[in-house]
Amino acid sequence: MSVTRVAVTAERSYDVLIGHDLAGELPGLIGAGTRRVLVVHQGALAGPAERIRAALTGAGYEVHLSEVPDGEDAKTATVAARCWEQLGLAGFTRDDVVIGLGGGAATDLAGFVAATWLRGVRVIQVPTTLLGMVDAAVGGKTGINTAEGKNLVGSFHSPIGVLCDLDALETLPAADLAAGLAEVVKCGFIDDPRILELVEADPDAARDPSAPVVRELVERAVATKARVVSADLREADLREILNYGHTFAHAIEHHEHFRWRHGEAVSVGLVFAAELARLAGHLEGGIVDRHRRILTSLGLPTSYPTGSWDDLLTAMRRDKKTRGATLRFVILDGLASPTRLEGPSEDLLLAAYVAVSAEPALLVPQPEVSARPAPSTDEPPELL
Ligand SMILES: NC(=O)c1ccc[n+]([C@@H]2O[C@H](COP(=O)([O-])OP(=O)(O)OC[C@H]3O[C@@H](n4cnc5c(N)ncnc54)[C@H](O)[C@@H]3O)[C@@H](O)[C@H]2O)c1
Ligand SMILES: O=C(O)C(=O)C[C@@H](O)[C@H](O)[C@H](O)COP(=O)(O)O
Ligand SMILES: [Zn+2]
Repeated sequence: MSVTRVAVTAERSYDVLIGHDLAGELPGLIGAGTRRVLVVHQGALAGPAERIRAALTGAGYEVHLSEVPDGEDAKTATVAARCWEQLGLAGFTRDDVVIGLGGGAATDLAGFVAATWLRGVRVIQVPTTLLGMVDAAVGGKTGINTAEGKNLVGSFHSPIGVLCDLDALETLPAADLAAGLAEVVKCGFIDDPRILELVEADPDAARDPSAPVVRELVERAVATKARVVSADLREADLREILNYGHTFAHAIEHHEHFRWRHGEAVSVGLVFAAELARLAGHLEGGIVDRHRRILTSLGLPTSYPTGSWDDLLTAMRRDKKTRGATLRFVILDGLASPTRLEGPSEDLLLAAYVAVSAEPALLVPQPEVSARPAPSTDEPPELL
């Protein structure tokens, strides 16, 4: 089947490949001058990691594997230091390459390790979750968390290539696929309303990895991300739109000690941002309702339990878009018309919080949130 190539131009130019059976692309991307490769992967991807090791060893490379903890547990200074130690012991030089294989947590960590080793070695991202394909592996934002919050340490370090093998989605738990759709829907609201129409036409198909619409959704979301990061890699201005919904989302993730999936928190964060825009007089109620309708149709949460406001507000103040004491939010003036709301009053923020709050017993629907399972025990994906 055909491969779609989406070009990104940042501190270097690279392609995001979307298709099937993309393993054959790896040696060409790595190149002949490289001796060593480190594959940073999650436990669920142990099989594909071994297959990459076998293929690249056969092609003459010295391949090391680094299995990292699942989810946000990988995005720590301790795990990054473990990877640096492995690189040091194996003698990785600036000609050598890191591969990030797995969901966004693995590719964020792998990118950060590559960005910091010897002040920067090349990284190839091989995302295996929907969220990784449409967002985390593209665009060069890398990072880890600290006790104070999400992604507080990191750097911009673009990959030299991104391989989105759609076969990987076949083994992804349904809740993780849905979480990725939250970022796809985000792209629909900030840039490409056709995404919203596709989801509305058949939400069940959007949640079925074998449905053709999933490929179109991936291609459209990657196109949005590629366009934005090509124009503004370092988030001087335009790139902030990719952070739509994330100020509140990151506060939820921190408050929940990272037991919520990122995409689930983004889903609530999108509704919070939409309510904030409505309350500030920027957005009509119909578009706010559309946020709730679409996200709910995908099985994503749109409300959050009451009673945590002080903690959430403290966490939101640490958002990277904050300037001095001024909180800044990406909001919409209309469909595909993002703007910024600077320094909203605490009363306005509280009103938006109330609009997305619900007593725990009334939460509708809260599918599997805060019940993040242990790594999948399904057969590992047959990709690669
Ligand atoms: N750098 C960026 O621009 C950016 C963008 C969006 C999100 N992120 C980050 O991405 C992370 C979330 O990524 P995520 O949603 O992919 O979560 P994740 O990396 O935690 O992966 C979700 C789960 O899926 C498993 N998994 C991965 N691929 C699988 C497969 N093919 N089959 C079966 N199981 C598989 C993982 O082991 C994990 O349990 C967050 O840390 C978020 O901050 C970064
Ligand atoms: O690529 C970006 O820019 C984004 O903001 C994409 C977000 O979906 C992603 O979650 C990102 O990691 C958030 O970055 P942060 O700078 O708010 O930590
Ligand atoms: Zn995100």
